[in-house]
Amino acid sequence: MARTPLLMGNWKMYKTVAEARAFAEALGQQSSALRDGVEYAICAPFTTLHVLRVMLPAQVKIGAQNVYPEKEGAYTGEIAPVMLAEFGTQYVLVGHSERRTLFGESDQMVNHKVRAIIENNMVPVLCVGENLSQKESGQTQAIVSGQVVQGLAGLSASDVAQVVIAYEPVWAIGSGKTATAQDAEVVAKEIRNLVAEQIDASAASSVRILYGGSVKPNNIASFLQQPNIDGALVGGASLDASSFADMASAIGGAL
Ligand SMILES: O=C(CO)COP(=O)(O)O
Repeated sequence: MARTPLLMGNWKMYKTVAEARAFAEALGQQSSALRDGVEYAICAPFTTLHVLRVMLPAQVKIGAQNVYPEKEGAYTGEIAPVMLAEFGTQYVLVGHSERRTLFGESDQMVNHKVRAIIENNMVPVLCVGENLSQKESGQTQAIVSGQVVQGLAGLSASDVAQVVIAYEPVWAIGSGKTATAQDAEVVAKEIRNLVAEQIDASAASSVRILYGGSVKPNNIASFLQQPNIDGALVGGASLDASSFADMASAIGGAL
């Protein structure tokens, strides 16, 4: 089944409102790079979501990088799913390796977040991936499978069909090292097979799988050309509007 390609930026803890506005203006001037039939999104700091929603080209959706899985309550410092949904947020990153390692986000918490995001009609982007020592000891498949199965636990097949899964090998994030497109494809295919076996075949053919980890304008096409990779989750190279537009063009050229 045809899956819509997705180019997603993850700005992490970068950009003030003024910088986000400048990005949106610059991308607006290069919006001819954005094609029909491809989805674009930027997962940005909460404080910049408003200016991005107002100023980004209409094809580029906004996403958040975190959420707390309760309706409301005494959770100082947290943001509820309904607050993000009301705001026009379409995607929410969950389980990014930086949150798992720096903030102790467990698979159980990741699963709570995934379910809360879906209940509020947004799309969770479930991030999974092995670290270097796990890769070197041959545990990639076991680690990734465990994160996928636990992250999606309790979801219906139709919910799983809407989810985006981002395979981001931890050793490739911000390091300038990428998995080869072929290696990333092997893992993406394993994820799709796992969803088919454990959840549902039709959900497996619908779920979108992104690659992330040092994706740049000059390597993005090689990932998008893989049959089981439906897009990219990009950190550093998504911070510059020209680079974002160059990646959009490269995806257009690879389709
Ligand atoms: O963590 C990432 C996206 O979520 C990847 O970051 P880089 O593209 O900077 O390696």
